[in-house]
Amino acid sequence: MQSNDELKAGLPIIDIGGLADADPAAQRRVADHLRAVCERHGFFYVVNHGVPAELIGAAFARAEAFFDQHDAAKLALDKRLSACNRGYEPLRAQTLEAGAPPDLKEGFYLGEDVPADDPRVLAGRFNTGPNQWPDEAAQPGLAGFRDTMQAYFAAAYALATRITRGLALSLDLPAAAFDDYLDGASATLRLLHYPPQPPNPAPGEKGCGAHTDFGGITLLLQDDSGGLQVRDPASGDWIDAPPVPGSYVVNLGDLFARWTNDRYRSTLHRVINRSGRERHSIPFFFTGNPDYLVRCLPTCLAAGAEPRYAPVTVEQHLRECYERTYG
Ligand SMILES: O=C(O)CCC(=O)C(=O)O
Ligand SMILES: [Fe+2]
Repeated sequence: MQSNDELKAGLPIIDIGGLADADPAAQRRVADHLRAVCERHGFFYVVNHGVPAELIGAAFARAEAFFDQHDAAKLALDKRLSACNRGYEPLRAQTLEAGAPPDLKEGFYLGEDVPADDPRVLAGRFNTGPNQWPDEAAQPGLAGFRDTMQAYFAAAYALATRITRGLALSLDLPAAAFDDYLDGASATLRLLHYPPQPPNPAPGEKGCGAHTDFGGITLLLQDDSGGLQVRDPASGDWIDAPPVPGSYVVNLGDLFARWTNDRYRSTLHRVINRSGRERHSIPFFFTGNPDYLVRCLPTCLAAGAEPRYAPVTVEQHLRECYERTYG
């Protein structure tokens, strides 16, 4: 368990190389570290994650080129044209913090590219369908956008799967305990662009209002601007989560808190871009198989205690979260 001083100095950095090690003792060491951090606040950096730096650099470069386009090109891919939450979201379209002004960010959402005639799409499965892709010929920096994003999505998906297995171990469950949740898991890649915080912001105006994430785990890439803050559940203080080269910031979402009966935390976080520059970030939200029934895990309930939450499918949980923040 971390001390308060360690927490004030920043979020912990976990070397997750051991999760890819065949030696169970190496996996166990990472799992022990994960447990301590997830019981405390569920926010940590990971290093030794195995995603190539060149792929991450290529994804950032294409994301920047995407946002550099004229509004008309971006709005041609408006997320409202998609039945499955894919595409462009203009500045101030989302309000993540209830009661605060809308977020000073624009975004682009993509996921597994599922053709419109796929049985899952025809059955109306949540968040499942075709992506909207930009015209790569429209801007030199956009060449390779689709291939790059698909390669990055696959790499992030594999990493999220590995970390989720590590979380099973951390909860004293077999590594395979979450296989039904991982099988056919849905995930969303989100490219974000934050203009600099204006000199005279409206009261409470931020890049991204205080919120918890909805799903299982989030893998966040941020550029070197800074601005991400995490609320320490014990003290209520906002802790800076500055960029750490070569790392991801990983956090647990509400689904994980619910699954673990709040033994593991889904913690509030926000972004205020005070760098004076454009900020870019790339969160990857891993949500799990939409049909999976999330019910209190056996190692998260004291003898004789009742679970705090009723069982819910992943899909139902996510629908409720989206309705809350988009109205
Ligand atoms: O841009 C960031 O650093 C954080 C974004 C975030 O928290 C989110 O999209 O849920
Ligand atoms: Fe978030």
